[in-house]
Amino acid sequence: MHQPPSPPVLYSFDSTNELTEKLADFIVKAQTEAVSKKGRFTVALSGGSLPKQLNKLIDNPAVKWDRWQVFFADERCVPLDDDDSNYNLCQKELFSKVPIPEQNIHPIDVSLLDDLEELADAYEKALISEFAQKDSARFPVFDLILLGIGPDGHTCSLFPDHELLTEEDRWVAYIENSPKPPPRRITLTFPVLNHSLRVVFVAAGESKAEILSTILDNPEAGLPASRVKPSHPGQVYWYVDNAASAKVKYQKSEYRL
Ligand SMILES: O=C(O)[C@H](O)[C@@H](O)[C@H](O)[C@H](O)COP(=O)(O)O
Repeated sequence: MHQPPSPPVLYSFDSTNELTEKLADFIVKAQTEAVSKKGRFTVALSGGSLPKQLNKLIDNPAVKWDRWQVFFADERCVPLDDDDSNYNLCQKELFSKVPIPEQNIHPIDVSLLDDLEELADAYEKALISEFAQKDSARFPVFDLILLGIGPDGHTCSLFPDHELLTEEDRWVAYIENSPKPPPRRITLTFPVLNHSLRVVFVAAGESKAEILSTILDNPEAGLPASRVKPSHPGQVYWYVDNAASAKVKYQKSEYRL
């Protein structure tokens, strides 16, 4: 029977330290569940401050790095050693500090930087080879997608009023006119976000207060982050600090793992 998407669960913590601890507990729990069911854990990571917020996973003996398959929720189309590369950021903040096998990390194919359509297709093919033979779904079902929010309510590289908001078929799309530099990017699409098992948004600090209130209290405004509504049994979680949630009226949930 068709069930509507569940409302987002909002957890707000006193400090960013507590936020990152609880986020690590959540990720480990999701990983353990996924590995016991399927022997692998499929994750999509973002850039911004997100990779740093994963610091409590480092040196955590419960993390089975060899079972992780890591993709990028969005990526700037730049060389992998460029300061703008999300891969580069994740490499510095996380991958270089943990024993994750290199073949479990899936960066963009930089030999295709001149042709973003091909580059996005190649990334979609990488997803197909990870998901399609193993799961029979029309869209990949990520165990976990970790996202940030921009001050305009964008998430991944899905920007307000952009034509990509109505994409229905592709798994990976490209843009050449991102309103935030760098302009050339690829991104997972809404159908992918909305087929995942868990999406976690992470937001900290008072600079997020206004936009977080719009996203959660006024979803009819249709900001990209408000449109992330995974179909049943998927669930959106917000892991934020009290500074970020200061203006939010949406009901906070009592934290439980
Ligand atoms: O270029 C981008 O699109 C940004 O990097 C963006 O994706 C970032 O993740 C958010 O703006 C959240 O940023 P913070 O995590 O730094 O708050």
